[in-house]
Amino acid sequence: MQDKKPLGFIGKSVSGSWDSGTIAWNLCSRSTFGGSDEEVFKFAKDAFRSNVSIVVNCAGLLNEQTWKLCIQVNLIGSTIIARTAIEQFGKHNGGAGGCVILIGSVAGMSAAPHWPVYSASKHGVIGLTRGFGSPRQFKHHGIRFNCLSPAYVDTPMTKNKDAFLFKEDFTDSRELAKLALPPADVAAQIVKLTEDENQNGDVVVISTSRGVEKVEFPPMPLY
Ligand SMILES: NC(=O)C1=CN([C@@H]2O[C@H](COP(=O)(O)OP(=O)(O)OC[C@H]3O[C@@H](n4cnc5c(N)ncnc54)[C@H](O)[C@@H]3O)[C@@H](O)[C@H]2O)C=CC1
Ligand SMILES: CCCCCC(=O)/C=C/C=C\C=C\C=C\[C@@H](O)[C@@H](O)CCCC(=O)O
Repeated sequence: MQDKKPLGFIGKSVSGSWDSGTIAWNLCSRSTFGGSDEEVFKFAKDAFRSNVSIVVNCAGLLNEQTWKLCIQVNLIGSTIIARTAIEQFGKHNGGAGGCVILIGSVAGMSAAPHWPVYSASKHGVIGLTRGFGSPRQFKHHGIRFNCLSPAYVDTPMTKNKDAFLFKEDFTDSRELAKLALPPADVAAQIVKLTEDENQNGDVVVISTSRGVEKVEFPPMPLY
């Protein structure tokens, strides 16, 4: 890889003390708030210039009341980021390849009664990662795709009860905060994923109770 320094992290909470980039944020905002594919690609072309090879899409929204926006930010935003990265630094286009990290969630692999649409959008993020990160795709564009799927992280997202269904079920968020991951642990794992050339198409779960685990998916029958 030409340049291993991440361009930046999207999302104030996870960005923490890391350099906070604006390009991917802009890409996601444009893609979710009305920009056409052409505009998004033009923006990326102007902004990325030469040697960007790492993109982390952390932008996310959990709101079952504004569920269409939730799908737009989480799934359509991730799709635009993935496709733009392939277009901009894919080897098939004369680029150097690189890596894309998408932020999923454990809710992307489990039933989630309090946020089913959010959960569906994160299932989609995992599908994107595995598809774009498949060996056939990698042979084409030379970009590694991985998905980091955290369990609870102590951020503003976990405190907005108005966003969830069945508010009466929720316990005091100060109790959850004691068990939740610190954002810095998530950020550190993101950096590891950018560095490990052997990881591609992987979904990695990080949680307070079990640490870091790569998810093993069963092989699927085709017929
Ligand atoms: N907090 C948690 O327990 C967990 C969070 N996640 C994921 O981690 C990521 C970060 O979430 P948190 O920091 O927890 O939430 P947060 O609500 O604190 O931060 C989300 C960030 O996304 C940004 N964002 C939202 N829509 C955007 C758009 N259209 N364009 C650009 N930026 C946009 C917001 O400005 C905000 O900075 C999200 O993808 C979330 O789904 C995953 C698992 C657990
Ligand atoms: C088990 C799914 C974890 C999903 C993590 C995620 O991506 C986003 C979480 C966002 C908000 C979490 C809010 C937590 C609220 C607490 O008050 C807690 O009591 C909720 C427990 C309900 C549950 O189904 O886990």
